[in-house]
Amino acid sequence: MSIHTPTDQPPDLSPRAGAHAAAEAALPVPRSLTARDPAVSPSVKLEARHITFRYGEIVALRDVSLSLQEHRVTALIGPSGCGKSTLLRVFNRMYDLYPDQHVSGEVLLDGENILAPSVDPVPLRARIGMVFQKPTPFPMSIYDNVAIGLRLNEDLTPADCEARVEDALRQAALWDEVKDILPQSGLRLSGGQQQRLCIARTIAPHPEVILFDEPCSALDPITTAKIEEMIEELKARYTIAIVTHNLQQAARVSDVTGFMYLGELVEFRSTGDLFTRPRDKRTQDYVTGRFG
Ligand SMILES: Nc1ncnc2c1ncn2[C@@H]1O[C@H](COP(=O)(O)OP(=O)(O)OP(=O)(O)O)[C@@H](O)[C@H]1O
Repeated sequence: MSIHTPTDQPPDLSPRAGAHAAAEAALPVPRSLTARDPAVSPSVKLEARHITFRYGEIVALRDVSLSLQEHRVTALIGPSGCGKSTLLRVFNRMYDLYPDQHVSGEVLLDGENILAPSVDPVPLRARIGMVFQKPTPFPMSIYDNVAIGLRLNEDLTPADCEARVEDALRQAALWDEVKDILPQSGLRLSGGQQQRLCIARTIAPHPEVILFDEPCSALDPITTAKIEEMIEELKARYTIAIVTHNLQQAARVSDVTGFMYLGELVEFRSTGDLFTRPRDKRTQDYVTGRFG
């Protein structure tokens, strides 16, 4: 199978993209953005090549190749069990924690194969952050929930740490709701606030890629809308992949969509084209609600 790159996607020169660039100009520029103008030249940030993945004897991914573009949101859709979450887990080497899980192929992050045994997965997971389906706040204060990753990976002064925590909570659209209760336990927040807290925790170490695994499936429509709006804002700074069962959500938030079926990547194209002009019958059946 060839590497899927959504070359049929026109460059995003819309007013929306311009607004992102303007919004970004008001924010501190993270290291990864200094070389390119994201509104003009999206480029490949992460490239999966011929990924096959096994849980023991079960083959969950078969020869999957695709690329994530910088400052674009890539959605992965497909029926339950088709391998969407597994692919995200490969991208930040979550499988490393389990002895019977095996991968072959390569994942290139800025050209470097991050599946190589020589790559330390701990700093890698700060570069490729993951937000899970269920909010997973730690039993500690709101402040510490965000600061914990910074303390593990960086040697910051207390003032710098405070600034980073505030910046992360602002990006996660949570600052105004928690700024006066930072010492309070994160477990006392509502489900939607907990999910935004987990997003802030993921953002704080300045990742380059953020993986969202069904981030809204446990949330009400208003909180879901907040998180979708946030993802739209975050893409000015990060490369984003999102797994979702909600086809409307994929259509709303993503620029590129991959349809997966039985461990294979069937189709990978600009979101507009995949939903309105699917090439494969299975994609067409899925996006028109005939199965899944
Ligand atoms: N820990 C595991 N041990 C064994 N098999 C697993 C494990 N996790 C997932 N699988 C299997 O791997 C395949 C892919 O699962 P995965 O969770 O990636 O699919 P998915 O598309 O994300 O599904 P869903 O939409 O239901 O979350 C499925 O057949 C699943 O049963």
